[in-house]
Amino acid sequence: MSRETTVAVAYHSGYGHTARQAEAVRQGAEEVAGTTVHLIAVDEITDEQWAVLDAADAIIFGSPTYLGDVSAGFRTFVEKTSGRWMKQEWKDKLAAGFVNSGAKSGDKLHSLQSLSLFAAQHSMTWVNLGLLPGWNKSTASEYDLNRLGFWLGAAAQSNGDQGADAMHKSDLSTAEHLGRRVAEQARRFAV
Ligand SMILES: Cc1cc2nc3c(=O)[nH]c(=O)nc-3n(C[C@H](O)[C@H](O)[C@H](O)COP(=O)(O)O)c2cc1C
Repeated sequence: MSRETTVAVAYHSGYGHTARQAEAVRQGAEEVAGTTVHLIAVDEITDEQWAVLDAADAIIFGSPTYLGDVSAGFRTFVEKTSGRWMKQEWKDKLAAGFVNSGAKSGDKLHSLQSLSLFAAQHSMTWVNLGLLPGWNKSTASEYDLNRLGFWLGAAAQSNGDQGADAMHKSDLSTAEHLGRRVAEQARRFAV
């Protein structure tokens, strides 16, 4: 029997959409037996939560896309990790990412790339989404998993005139999938 593993979901959300997506990631990760999951809003992070990140087997980063990149709230958190970066304290932890935007594309691939670069700078091991694209055939549906067709991480699109309660079912299921996948990978890596 391998030990209990810990997955942290570290996200920023200005208006609640990415927070709901983070909750779906958490739900997916919690489905994997032997996993403890922590949800951390990085703009309100406490010393105890920094300790949770330091001890985690995997950290799943999440951000909305603001002006084509991660939000300033997420970026502030990134810069606060520089002491840990200097000592490479998060080296070899698993990492993954999820992003949200108003437009179907909205340039959110760039936000995901920022998240994966951030993880690379910390020498973390990136876990991709592990899904083929959905909604890309004449017989396909917008309710397919991974309807937005990402590989690097999980993506969501939130209508600008609607709140988080109206988020698309496919995007939430895709977020759950990412949480589950990272938790499963953490179990495989646990020694
Ligand atoms: C300052 C700002 C900049 C934004 N820039 C983009 C953008 O570049 N592309 C896009 O598709 N949506 C953009 N949006 C829309 C947000 O990405 C979208 O509303 C997202 O769901 C917000 O997530 P949140 O509620 O977690 O903050 C922007 C929103 C704000 C407030």
